[in-house]
Amino acid sequence: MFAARQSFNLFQKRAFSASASQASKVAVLGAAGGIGQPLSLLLKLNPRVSELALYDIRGGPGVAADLSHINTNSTVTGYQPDASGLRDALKGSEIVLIPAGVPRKPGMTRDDLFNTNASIVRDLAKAAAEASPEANVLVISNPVNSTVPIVSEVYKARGVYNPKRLFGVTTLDVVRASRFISQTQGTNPSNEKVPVVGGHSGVTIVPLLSQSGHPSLAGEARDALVNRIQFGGDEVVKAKDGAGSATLSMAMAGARFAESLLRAAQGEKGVVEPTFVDSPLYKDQGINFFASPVELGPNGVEKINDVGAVNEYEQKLLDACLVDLKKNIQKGVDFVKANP
Ligand SMILES: NC(=O)C1=CN([C@@H]2O[C@H](COP(=O)(O)OP(=O)(O)OC[C@H]3O[C@@H](n4cnc5c(N)ncnc54)[C@H](O)[C@@H]3O)[C@@H](O)[C@H]2O)C=CC1
Ligand SMILES: O=C([O-])CC(=O)C(=O)O
Repeated sequence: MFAARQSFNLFQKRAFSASASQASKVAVLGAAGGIGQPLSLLLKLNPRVSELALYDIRGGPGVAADLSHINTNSTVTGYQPDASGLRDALKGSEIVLIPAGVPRKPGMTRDDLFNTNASIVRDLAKAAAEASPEANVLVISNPVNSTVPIVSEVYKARGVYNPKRLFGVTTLDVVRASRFISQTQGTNPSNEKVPVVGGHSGVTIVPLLSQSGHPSLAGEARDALVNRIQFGGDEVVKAKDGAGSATLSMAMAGARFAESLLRAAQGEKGVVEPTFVDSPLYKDQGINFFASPVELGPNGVEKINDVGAVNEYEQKLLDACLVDLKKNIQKGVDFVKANP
């Protein structure tokens, strides 16, 4: 009896210390939006999240009240732009996801969102640099190729930049690639892995089909698939006809990335996600950020994988990508210099 009680106590202790060491606060900035709401729902369903902080310039408390009735263990709190709302949402966060900002309408490029979203992301980054400088920052707001450098410049100016903790979320590109290739091949998408590197807009999105399970894809079939992956976002923008861009698939992709970071933070090895990070791969060409498969760890970025072997066709795609990417990155850097 005594022995049984002792081992029960030990079990309780272990269970407590396991959950205590895994307490993870996650903040969503822009939580009441098209992406923010389903993303927050998926995070509420994730047992690795212990505290969910939902901030938006409007509607945060309503979304939080709604989600807080779901019978999972995490607490959910909504914050608004009052005296300390943003700071309180950020304080103590392990992960900060930023889907705040305007989405595209038909006929627009992601770069057309720059004028509105650059200052939104800059201001949220300022608040995060102050309140949660050590958090992993996951930037969803477009144009990602420019908004990620904006966050890095804001952090640098405050002396708190840690390149291992800043991520542009490009997960949706590989999610699409795996689905689209499975549709052409009649296969199960969960078995299809297609690396996508570069950035997150148009020709900066570079799918590497030669490294997929279908390396011999060629000709028109290959061109059509590559084009669909590069411009998949446009399909949704067109179908939504003025009501925005991808929200539900993006929420799934963002939740997957956050889950991967939490798994890696909690000690799982070999967690790899594609993401747009401060990267050495093309620095010699003046390109400081690049998306490639990145191994995640307790400190954020653990190891940046290079693009691997590419064929001639893919090299041409990469060359075109680098031209645009360089301009997009510089635009973000220049914006913060001119508008600190
Ligand atoms: N990285 C990616 O793969 C993807 C990125 N996106 C981008 O995500 C962004 C958001 O898209 P949606 O959710 O569809 O837009 P949305 O308009 O539905 O939601 C945006 C939310 O941000 C809020 N917001 C605006 N300014 C804010 C601020 N200063 N602080 C906090 N919240 C603020 C708004 O109140 C709104 O609730 C867009 O820039 C879109 O282009 C969209 C899909 C995929
Ligand atoms: O297309 C857009 O504007 C939104 C986005 O980034 C995507 O769906 O990949």
